[in-house]
Amino acid sequence: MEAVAALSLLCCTIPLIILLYLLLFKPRHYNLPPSPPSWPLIGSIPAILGSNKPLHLTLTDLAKTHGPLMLVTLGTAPTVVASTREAAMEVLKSHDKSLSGRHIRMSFRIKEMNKHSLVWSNCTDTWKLLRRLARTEIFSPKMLQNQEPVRERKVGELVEFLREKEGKVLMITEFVFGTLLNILGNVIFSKDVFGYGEKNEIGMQSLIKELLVIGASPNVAEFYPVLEPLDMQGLRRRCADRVSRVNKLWESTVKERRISRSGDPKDMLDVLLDNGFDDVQINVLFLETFGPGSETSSATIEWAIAELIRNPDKLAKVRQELDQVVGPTSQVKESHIPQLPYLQACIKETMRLHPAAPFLLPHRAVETCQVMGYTIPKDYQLLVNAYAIQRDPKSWKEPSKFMPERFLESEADYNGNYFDFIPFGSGRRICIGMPLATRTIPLIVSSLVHNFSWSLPDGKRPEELAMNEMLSLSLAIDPSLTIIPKVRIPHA
Ligand code: HEM
Repeated sequence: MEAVAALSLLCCTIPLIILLYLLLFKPRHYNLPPSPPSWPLIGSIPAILGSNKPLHLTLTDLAKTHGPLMLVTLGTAPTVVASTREAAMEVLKSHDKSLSGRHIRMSFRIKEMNKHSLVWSNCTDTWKLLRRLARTEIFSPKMLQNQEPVRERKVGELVEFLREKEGKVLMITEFVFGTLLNILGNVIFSKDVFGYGEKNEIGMQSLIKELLVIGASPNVAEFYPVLEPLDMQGLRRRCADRVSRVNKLWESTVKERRISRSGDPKDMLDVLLDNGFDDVQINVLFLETFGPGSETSSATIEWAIAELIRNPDKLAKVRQELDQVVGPTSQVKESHIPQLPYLQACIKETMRLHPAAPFLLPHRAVETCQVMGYTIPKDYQLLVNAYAIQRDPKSWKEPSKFMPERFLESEADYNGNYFDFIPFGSGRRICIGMPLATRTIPLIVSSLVHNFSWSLPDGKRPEELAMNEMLSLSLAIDPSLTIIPKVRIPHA
């Protein structure tokens, strides 16, 4: 009798527990995307850590089982991952308006960023104004053309510096990063911010790097938002300190320009002053140009050089093209780039295989919406896995091979219209710096290839170069590329 009573109690209790669970934890009308096993409080973290691979590879693997739209809960923070071109198109085009919000990263939640960030804000009126200014003034074709000689000069300085280092083992990205900071410094306020060798006196490079490292460090509050006010790892505190130190570096430049401003705008500072931005807004925007503009471009250039060293036949083709178009003893200019289709194909192929932002930047649902038959509730975070999409065998033949030729035969471009190739994103949040990056990166890569031949330290052969990936703020080669330059062409 007791056994029968226990069984009936069990039969009544189990449905009750299930019902309660569904009522409390699973919104009935929400058909959420499929998910790897997920536990209360830790979510899918075991499935992610268990793979022992960088996050972009783990999520690419998980999508093979769970599909193009997948829900992964990191701690208590739900994130939807789009992993095919169709899913990317739904997120970035069909539902662009609903899914283009942002959460400001926990480490960056300091007073001025909360209020004035462009990168981490929703699509507010100020954001729209800034995007318009970026398109029509700061990175307009006219402004970029006016600044062309400065960029060429900055790349020339890099070449001159490397000439002096002939035969030495160099971590190339260090100097490329500095060159990019100088190019950005000139776009922003017409000044250099980096000196080669011992002359790196103003300290901008190390502060920007530190801020990038803070941004890339996993913050436990991202997984457990209730912990945010505690700032347990001190990341927000460190961020506030570095931001106030870096702001001091350009304080006097902004002050002087406010007083002396006249004539047509010649850089970003002029444009911002003409449009009534105050010093706090200007500080945030400067930072959000130096940060995303330097790291992404420098990682792409490093990957491009590594791929060309590993593929000497492709490197020879780039050199041949440069010798024909630029001439064997002249320097590359930006105006040569449109006549260098093979070089451009190499850059695109690098961005396909090694997208600097493999998940773009995290988006946020500003309202609940239906995507591919699933519900994405308001405030869920979204990642678009550009890495998986750009290596999808359905779109790309031999996807893990470096084959620039594929871009010679195809129309595919990074302008956001080809959803199997989205290194800069697409839709309303597409990268604002794309017009600058697509001039600067080919100029630097071609100048390095044209002026120098490269060898690897310790007599390593090209095919022995490891192409391991490390995901921090951008997708970087691990360890950093070290190479030995040998001068190819004499002083121009
Ligand atoms: C290889 C170079 C670069 C790559 C691969 C890249 C990629 C990206 C990606 C994927 C996004 C996010 C798109 C999204 O959320 O859907 C983005 C946003 C952004 N990028 Fe870039 N970027 C590069 C260079 C630059 C440069 C040179 C600048 C500035 C000078 C810049 C400034 C920004 C800004 C401000 C945003 C935020 C836009 C917004 O949220 O509205 N980027 N970039």
